Amino acid sequence: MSLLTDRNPTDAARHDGSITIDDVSMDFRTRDGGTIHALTESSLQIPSGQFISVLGPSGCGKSTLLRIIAGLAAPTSGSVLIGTETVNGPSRQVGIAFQTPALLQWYTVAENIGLPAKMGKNSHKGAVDARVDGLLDMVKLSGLGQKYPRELSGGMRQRVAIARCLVNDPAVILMDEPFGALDAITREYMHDELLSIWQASGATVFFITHDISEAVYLSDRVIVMSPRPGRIVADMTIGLPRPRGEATRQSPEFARLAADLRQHISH
Ligand SMILES: Nc1ncnc2c1ncn2[C@@H]1O[C@H](COP(=O)(O)OP(=O)(O)OP(=O)(O)O)[C@@H](O)[C@H]1O
Repeated sequence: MSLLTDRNPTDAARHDGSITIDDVSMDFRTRDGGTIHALTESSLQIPSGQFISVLGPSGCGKSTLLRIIAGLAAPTSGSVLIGTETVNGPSRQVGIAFQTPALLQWYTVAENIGLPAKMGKNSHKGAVDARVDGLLDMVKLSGLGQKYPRELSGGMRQRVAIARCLVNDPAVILMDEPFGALDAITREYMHDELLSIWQASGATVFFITHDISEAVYLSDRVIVMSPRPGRIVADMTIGLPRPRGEATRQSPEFARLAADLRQHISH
């Protein structure tokens, strides 16, 4: 029985991870009464199970878009659907990982991973514990469940955060520069970890990064946003074969795709 495919077949609709972003704009009021146009008229259709990355200059509204998909912020206009359901608040179908793992220091690794599941109404402690064990295995931290976050390296902490965002078996995984704080070697290792987790889960991944190579290596598709107010200025399919590995990074096609994307990014 696969950990991440152990789904109730009657819950098929719950697990439709397609994302429809329909004409979304977002304005923020500033303290001096002004307005910041963070996002403008953005539309995007993301099929279930796709790995999509978002590139764009600082402040162009990437995190704002992620927070709207997560149901953590309501757009000024437009709407977002996950599957056929309009997003109007946080949902267990969505897992989120941020650049800083934001783990609770006084909880063990296992308690941190299980937390989102235990906050659910129908959580069963035994089932959550079994799932946490499976996730520890998946992110290669078996045996470390009783450690505290301060006892782990940065890469290990980020793996705990990834395991935590998977605990509810989400149909959609939102990641906001999750590897931005890691050194280059750990980062490459985490890329391969994430790809195998994604492939096992079947989830849709929406991944924000500033790193063009990271976007090309991981994704099926990369979109580029304009400087603020953010809108989508490029939408590129990454047809590089999978599984990806060192040969992918060395291939001429990889270099060509990265160069194409670079041309679309303005600073
Ligand atoms: N809650 C808020 N109140 C006011 N302004 C905000 C708020 N959240 C974001 N902004 C502004 O909206 C714009 C877009 O911010 P956002 O964080 O989405 O950009 P980003 O592309 O994720 O940036 P970065 O790449 O630097 O993380 C920025 O100008 C930011 O200052």
